[in-house]
Amino acid sequence: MRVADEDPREGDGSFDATARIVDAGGTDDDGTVEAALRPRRLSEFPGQPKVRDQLGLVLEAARRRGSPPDHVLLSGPPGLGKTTLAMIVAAELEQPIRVTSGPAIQHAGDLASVLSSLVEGEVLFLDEIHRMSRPAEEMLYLAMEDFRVDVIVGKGPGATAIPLELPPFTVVGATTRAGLLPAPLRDRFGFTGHLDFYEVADLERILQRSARLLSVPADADALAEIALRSRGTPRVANRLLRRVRDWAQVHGSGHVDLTAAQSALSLFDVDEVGLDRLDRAVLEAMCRRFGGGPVGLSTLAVAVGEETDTVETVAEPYLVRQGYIVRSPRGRLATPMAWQHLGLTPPPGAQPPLQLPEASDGGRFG
Ligand SMILES: Nc1ncnc2c1ncn2[C@@H]1O[C@H](COP(=O)(O)OP(=O)(O)OP(=O)(O)O)[C@@H](O)[C@H]1O
Repeated sequence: MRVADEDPREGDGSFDATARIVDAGGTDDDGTVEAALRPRRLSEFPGQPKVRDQLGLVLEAARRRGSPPDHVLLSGPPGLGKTTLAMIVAAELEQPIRVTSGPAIQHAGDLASVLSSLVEGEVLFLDEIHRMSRPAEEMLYLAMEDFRVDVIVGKGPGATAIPLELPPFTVVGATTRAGLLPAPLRDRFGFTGHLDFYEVADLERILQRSARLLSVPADADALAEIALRSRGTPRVANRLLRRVRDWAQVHGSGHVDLTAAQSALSLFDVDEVGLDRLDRAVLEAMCRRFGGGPVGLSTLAVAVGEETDTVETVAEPYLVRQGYIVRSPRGRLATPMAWQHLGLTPPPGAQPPLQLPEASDGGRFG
């Protein structure tokens, strides 16, 4: 697929948020396709009605005042549209966007050079903002509040801080772990939007649009099946659509129908309720190896051979949301639903404790 713009995370960091898809055929590199499938305006963004309405209001008010809006923090599990919304913020404000991420900013100097080159009104997108170094965080919240950074010149006792005024700009921070952000940084964001898993109907709309952009002929019941089995996540839905399209091209006429959807999803280990290999591995480990829990996160991660962070930010939020596991201060517990899904009988007395308030940033319980 050829697009007028590339995913900024793969380029030099600058990006024209108003650019459009120019050609929906051709190559099929996942990153490029993902970028091309992003909605470009708030009005094209299905799902997340609350965040969309709130953000729409904040942006419209700023536009009418003719000044940059408050800084925006977007949190939620991967693939739900945080980057997409950051691009939309810039497009709605008709401002350029600069893209960087927490892991890329390890020194305050890295941040100072980004900040000092911002132009007035620019949007600075900081992905994985919870992974920035502490000195950079401190510099950031001064910059967010006072539009100023102190550039340190020299070393040791002779070092001096030279204040550098910055033009007003808007930070859009994205995080899968809002709980890890220090309070002073969190407090600098005037608007926080928490993205939740999507309703199936919204995923269907997303898939209909994606099929159209990819020129994939598809039946409504096939798209509904993919939507149902996409873990409430647009990125997963779009990826599954591409695998179903592959199946239809190799085994059929290229037309995506229900048979193609069901066959491809089963080939790629997506079960009838949409759980994937990692989800099932987590449930299997909890029920078969740890008797349903409680089990600590790191023990669970070792048991399934994954990074703790992957289990915590990718698998767990959806399993908790769907009611397969619950978190407790003593660890994770499998619910009767998990046992049932695996075709196992829960041990007597395996009643889940009361569900604690959801912490999909995953930061609260070890
Ligand atoms: N509301 C939406 N409508 C249509 N497509 C969407 C929507 N949200 C996300 N997508 C699609 O899903 C893909 C992933 O979205 P995005 O990169 O914005 O997620 P993210 O939350 O930033 O993920 P990560 O935390 O991994 O960076 C996008 O490329 C886009 O194609």
